[in-house]
Amino acid sequence: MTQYDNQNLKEKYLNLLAEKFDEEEKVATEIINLQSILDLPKGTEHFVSDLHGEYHAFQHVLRNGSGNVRAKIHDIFKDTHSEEQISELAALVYYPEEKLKLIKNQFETKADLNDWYIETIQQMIHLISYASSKYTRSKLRKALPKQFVYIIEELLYKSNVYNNKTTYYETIVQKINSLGQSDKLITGLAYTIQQLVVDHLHVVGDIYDRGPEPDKIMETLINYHSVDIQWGNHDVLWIGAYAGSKVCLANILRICARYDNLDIIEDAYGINLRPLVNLAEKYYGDNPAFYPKQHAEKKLSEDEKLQITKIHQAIAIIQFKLESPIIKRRPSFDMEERLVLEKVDYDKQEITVYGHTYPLENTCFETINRANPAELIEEEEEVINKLLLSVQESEKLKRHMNFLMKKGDLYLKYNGNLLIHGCIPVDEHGNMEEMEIDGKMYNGRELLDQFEYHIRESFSHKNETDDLSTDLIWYLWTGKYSSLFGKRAMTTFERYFIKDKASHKEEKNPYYYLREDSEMCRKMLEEFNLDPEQGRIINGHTPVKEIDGENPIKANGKMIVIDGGFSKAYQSTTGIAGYTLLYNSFGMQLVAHKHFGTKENVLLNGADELSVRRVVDEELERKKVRDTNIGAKLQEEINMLQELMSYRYID
Ligand SMILES: O=P(O)(O)OC[C@H]1O[C@](O)(COP(=O)(O)O)[C@@H](O)[C@@H]1O
Ligand SMILES: [Mn+2]
Repeated sequence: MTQYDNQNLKEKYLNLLAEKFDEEEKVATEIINLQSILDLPKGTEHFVSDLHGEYHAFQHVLRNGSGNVRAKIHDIFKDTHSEEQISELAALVYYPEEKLKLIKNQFETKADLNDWYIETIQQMIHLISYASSKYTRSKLRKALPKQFVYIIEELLYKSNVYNNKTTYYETIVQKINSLGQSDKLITGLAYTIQQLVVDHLHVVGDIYDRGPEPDKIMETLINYHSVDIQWGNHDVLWIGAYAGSKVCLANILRICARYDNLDIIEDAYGINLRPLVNLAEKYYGDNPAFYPKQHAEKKLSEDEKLQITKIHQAIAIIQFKLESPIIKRRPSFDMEERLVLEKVDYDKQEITVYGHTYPLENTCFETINRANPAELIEEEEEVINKLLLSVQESEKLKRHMNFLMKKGDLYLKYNGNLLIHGCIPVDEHGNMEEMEIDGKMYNGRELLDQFEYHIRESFSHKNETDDLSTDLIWYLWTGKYSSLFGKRAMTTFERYFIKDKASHKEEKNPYYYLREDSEMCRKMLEEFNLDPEQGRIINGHTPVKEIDGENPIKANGKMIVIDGGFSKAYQSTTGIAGYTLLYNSFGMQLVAHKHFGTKENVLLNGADELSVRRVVDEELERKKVRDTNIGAKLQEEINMLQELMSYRYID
């Protein structure tokens, strides 16, 4: 573009802007407004990861802002309230609908209840005013329940107009009460407080798989005021299934069968499993290697268990068959060792992998043609095609996957930090590992950008099922240089059929020990054009085994790993129930969560299931909006407005 074109474009833009800001005073007001926002303290960021379908535990962490709600209540009421009263108020803020019901049952007279309403609304208004002190009025207004904005603003800003606060409050609140609006108001105020306490949420991957309600987590995120997602390997598996990858689809179904979560497929997403069930019933029988994992709360009948066991086998075999042609058509994936069905000696019931021969047990090779093991029988072909059709036609899945694409990325640079679920593939010397894609070699950030490009490419061509982009999504789930998998190979076949645990081991990318080193972390931050002095890497994906003394804060704070195991299935290895991270204007704090019992326990006993906070770092100077990504955007707007001012209004 020539300089002249540039000038032309700019003038067009300024003319457009002038339509909105058609008076000098309007421009000035907006500049002053934006400028003052830059000087406010930065909003609180909340980081979570590896949610794995654990909707209730996630809800709790979200509603209590990883302890931030309680901390704010404590700040204000510590001198006037007992710990018990603080817990009561906290529970009301987290779960207003349920807690209101419980509280209302405790009162014997209407007058007492009335007093409680007045006092509680007053406390909540106080809390809102405290929690919103670092925001502009307009931002606060957006967070208020729409139907009560006027009333709440009266309570917030005009409370001492007559120098008689109590009376003024009382008059308004009495009126609300007599009009029967108190419950609605309290509920609205509670959600406002939740929203004010966390300005922005980052989900560092793995919303899906293992746990029972990923769809509800997605709904929560869709309705959340401000969120971004860094895709995890499990999320990408779901994206792949929806984008047309049959092997990704087989995997998600296999995992749902393994964790006894087929409800997600059938009930939550309305996908018809009947064809798969028929196939499973026809060819498979009982097999202990394929028993579903038992839920603590949900007991399966023997019949149900047997049926899931059969489905589990049917879909696992389809998965192994579907892997083979991809490995063959993509030599650059370098996965020949994973042509497992072709490495089986079907007479001897043995397999030779990575130079070792192992006996096989619990095999279920009923549909395998020894001459061509990867060939799908006609029924399998039909089943997987029907399933894909049904997946791509699910309205709800479509909504959820579109949202994942819209709000998600493979990695994110945010306020100087690098957020990434898995890893940056490196060799044992810390050099970025290279991979060939479409005839070109890529590594580091460029490799990740290529991966992301292909995910989006596949997603926008859902009818293509065997193209490079679609195959690459599966590669991201399981390939050696995948930034999401971070291991050399996935030993799913071995874990089903080989007893010797040595064959199950999945070797991790050297990234996972090199990330302990701060120099290495600096190098990786630089690879992403981030300031190595200021920046940190925030990782999910690998459960931190606090039980074995592992520290989630690594490399002098340059690396923070927040997968503590929301996933119930992994809590015995981690010893806790997940880490979350808070980053406010004063610095970063890591929060370790104890096992999330039940919502009832929180409601009745105020048990917060929270635990220690560890300060990762304290800012020497309080961070302001001007130091953030948003600040940079606002500064650009200010610059533009300033140009408009001289172009249009000042000679
Ligand atoms: O414990 P499961 O559910 O069988 O899953 C094991 C598989 O999950 C993985 O750990 C990937 O999932 P994560 O991203 O949760 O680690 C694979 O490496 C492994 O093969
Ligand atoms: Mn993961």
